[in-house]
Parts: sequence; structure tokens; C-alpha cells
Amino acid sequence: MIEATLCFVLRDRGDGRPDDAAGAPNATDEVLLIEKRRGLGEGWYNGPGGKLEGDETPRECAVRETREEVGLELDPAALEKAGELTFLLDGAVHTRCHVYRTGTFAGEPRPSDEARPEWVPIDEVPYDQMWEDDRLWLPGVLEGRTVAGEFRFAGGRPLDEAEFVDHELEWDASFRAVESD
Ligand SMILES: CNc1ncnc2c1ncn2[C@@H]1O[C@H](COP(=O)(O)OP(=O)(O)OP(=O)(O)O)[C@@H](O)[C@H]1O
Repeated sequence: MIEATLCFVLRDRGDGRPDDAAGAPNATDEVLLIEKRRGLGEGWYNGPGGKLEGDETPRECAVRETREEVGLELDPAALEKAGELTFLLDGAVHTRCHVYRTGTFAGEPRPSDEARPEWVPIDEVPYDQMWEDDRLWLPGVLEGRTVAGEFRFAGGRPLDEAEFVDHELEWDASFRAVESD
């Protein structure tokens, strides 16, 4: 089983409209996506992220992967846990993915061997060029919600060539109990 992370960095495009009282981003906000240049999901858009290394926590992994892939420095304490996604392939858990969201970062995104970064308005996210499950959970995550999801794929490896079969989602899940993440 692979344990991995995804991190969605949001910025305000500056129309002066405040986010709502709950802190949910408004429709003019932009999210930093990457076009993945190699490995699983090559050619597709996603957030920065990747597999946990050594004994790091998911939160530390999200900060490291974002630094390695696009050169942004994140404040680990300002990462909000937004999702826990389980991807099953042919009935077995393939990947557990911790999803984070943050509006706090330092630096300018720059491309790397692994990723080409791009700020994208949240109402223009290219769901047709992403993992098929993303359209089910990412819009809510970009609106400030939390989600727990299970996604079933079938047809053998690699996962990015398997068929997306079905899913279950639980919205507004609470991750406080596991916030050591
Ligand atoms: C099945 N539906 C899915 N929907 C959305 N995102 C998915 C995903 N399945 C995997 N992911 C994410 O894709 C990244 C893999 O990245 P990553 O570990 O870099 O893979 P890659 O094989 O390139 O590894 P190395 O770069 O060699 O470590 C990692 O963030 C992981 O959470």
C-alpha cells in the first residue's frame, strides 16, 4: 500500500471580494496545479504531491513534495487537512492519499523535472485532463469542504490505465482525531 499526499495551494486573484465567513475561497481564487511530467499520472494535471518517504508524516511529505516539485515553501502549521482518499485497484488498497489545502506560501512556483506549475482559476480547473475521480471531490475541497472518499479501479496495473468503477464519498468529514497528520 502506498501512502501519498496532494497539496492544493490557493491564492486570491485580488478582486477585493473577501472569502466568506467560513473562510471558503470565492470563485476568483486560483489554485496551483501541476502538469505531471513523469511517473504515475504523467501528462495529467493534479496538485503537487507524492509518496511518503522514511518516517515523515503526511504533512511533512506535502511540504517536501511541494518544495521539490514547484519550489514553494509552505508553513506546515497552515496546512488544512481537506481529504482522505483511498484508491483501490482490483479490490486491494493501492494508495491512501492525504489531501491538504493552504493559502499560506512563500516564493514563486517554478517548473521542475517532475512538474510544470500553473495558477488556474478555481472555476477553470481542467477536470477532463485529470484523474477521473478528481471531478468528484476536488470542487468541494476547493470550496473549503472536507471529504473522505473511496474510489475503486479495475483492470490491473498501472493504476492510471485502469478503469474507474465506482466510489463512495463522505462530505464534511472531521479529521481532528488524526490531526497529527
Ligand atoms: C487514482 N486516482 C487518483 N486521483 C488523484 N490523485 C492520485 C490518484 N492516484 C494517485 N494520485 C496522486 O498521484 C501522485 C502520484 O505521485 P508520485 O508519488 O510522484 O508518483 P510517481 O510514480 O511519479 O512517483 P515518484 O516520483 O517516482 O516518487 C500522488 O500525489 C498521489 O496522491
